[in-house]
Amino acid sequence: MSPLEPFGARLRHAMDARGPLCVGIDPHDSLLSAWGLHDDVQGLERFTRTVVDALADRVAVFKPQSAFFERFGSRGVAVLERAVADLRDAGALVVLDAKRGDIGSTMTAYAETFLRKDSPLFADALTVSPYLGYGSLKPAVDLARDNGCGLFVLALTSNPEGAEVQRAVREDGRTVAATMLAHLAAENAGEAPLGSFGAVVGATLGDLSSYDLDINGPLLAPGIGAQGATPADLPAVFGAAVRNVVPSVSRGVLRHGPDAAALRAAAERYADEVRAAAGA
Ligand SMILES: O=c1ccn([C@@H]2O[C@H](COP(=O)(O)O)[C@@H](O)[C@H]2O)c(=O)[nH]1
Repeated sequence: MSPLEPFGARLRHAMDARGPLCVGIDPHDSLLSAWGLHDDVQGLERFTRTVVDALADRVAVFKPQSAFFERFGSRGVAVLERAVADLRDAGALVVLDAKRGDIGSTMTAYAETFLRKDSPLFADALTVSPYLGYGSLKPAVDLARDNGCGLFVLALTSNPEGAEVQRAVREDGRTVAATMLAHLAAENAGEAPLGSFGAVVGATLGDLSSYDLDINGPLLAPGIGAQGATPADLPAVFGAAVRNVVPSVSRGVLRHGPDAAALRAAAERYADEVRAAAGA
């Protein structure tokens, strides 16, 4: 297998070609029901196939939420494997939202699951939790670097509960989140056009000017749509770092299915709003 270009470079090209929007694939039971599907593996399979067929050739990044596939056991994971492969075959990048994080030795196994090229769940990037200590992620950082993959590290999550941990102030006066951002800036130092080690920073969080978001890496911004943020909020939340933001929408797009044209129109509306916000 030929080596992949680094994830950051592939992401920048994809954002330039298709726009920065990331569509999340979150097959909630309520969405399956709203689409007239059963809450079973057949419903999951139909839902996922519809999203892939409608959007894979036009959206830059997809973020399947692993939890909604894992809840159906091995057959659900098989649906996820197929979706990841089909999305990548269609030229989209896949960020697998599995939020893994563990002691280093176990982290090696997680990294091999998602970032080793011959793994059935090989993805372009993986979401990871640094809350066992940033250093515990080293096996994933190393494998990602070797294989042209990326990581998105939870820094400032979109949910209100995250602040209790992420905004806690350390002995050196920095918040935990600021420390994670600094680690990522160090990983990405000197990379061009964009580093491969990104942060998850919620679009719901309002003014973040007290944080240095200039990590020379991508900022995955969930929280748009169902959680209340809009693309118009992005410049105020991210400031100059908005150029590196990958705005992520799941239910906000998916609720328009199962009609493929309606899914495409919803994704296009979000893409237009992101473009308008960037130009504002
Ligand atoms: O801080 C975070 C990190 C991850 N997520 C995930 O993104 C989607 C959001 O779905 P919506 O339907 O667009 O609300 C979901 O998979 C979350 O697990 C997040 O929301 N916030």
